Amino acid sequence: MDAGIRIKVCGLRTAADVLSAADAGATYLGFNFFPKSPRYVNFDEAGDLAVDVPVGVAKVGLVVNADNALLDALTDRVPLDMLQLHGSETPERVAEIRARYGLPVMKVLGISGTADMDAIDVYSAVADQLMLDAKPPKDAVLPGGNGISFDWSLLSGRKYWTKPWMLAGGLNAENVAEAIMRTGTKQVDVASGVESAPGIKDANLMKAFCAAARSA
Ligand SMILES: O=C(O)c1ccccc1NCC(=O)[C@H](O)[C@H](O)COP(=O)(O)O
Repeated sequence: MDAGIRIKVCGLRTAADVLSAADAGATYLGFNFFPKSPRYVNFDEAGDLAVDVPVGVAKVGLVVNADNALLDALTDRVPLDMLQLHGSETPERVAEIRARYGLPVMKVLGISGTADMDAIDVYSAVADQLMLDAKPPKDAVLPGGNGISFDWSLLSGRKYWTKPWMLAGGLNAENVAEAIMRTGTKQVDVASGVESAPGIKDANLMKAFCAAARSA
């Protein structure tokens, strides 16, 4: 039986955001530990938010090229269900993090053309899941959360991939159903597409996004 689309809302900063996202039907909630992000939360804030996450909804910790000192502190203080690696982590580093922390790891791959697709097989060997996100523009401050899409047709002729994957990049309530239909993805991720301003989640937009994703 098809379990339906799985939705990750990324960059939650308040208890109200957490409850709204969970009520809307998100299956993963992302907490962002990249200090330059408008969606950043510190470990104490994330630890408090984690308490409000309903059972059955996964708490995902997003880090960018994090070293062991940061990950030791993070995993000590925040009860995470998954780590999202959103930097330039090598396959060896992904494997090391997975073994050291005993948590499922989702590796993010930036996609802008066919040459980027080769990384999918390489990282499938070491990660539990992949996120295929738009590659950030060269002058971008943030490696993710930029509200830009990549060419979904790059995924249309894909061969069988061995690991679950999630589509990200510029998704919103208006385009998510089309994105699901065109790519065949079973999982979608959104950050800026459900915000009224950078880092400010909007309950109505989260509701509309989840409803549109489920309608596909
Ligand atoms: O969202 C951020 O601020 C961010 C900063 C640094 C690394 C990653 C970041 N976001 C990661 C995500 O999982 C986003 O949801 C994903 O890139 C899609 O973002 P958007 O295009 O805004 O929906």
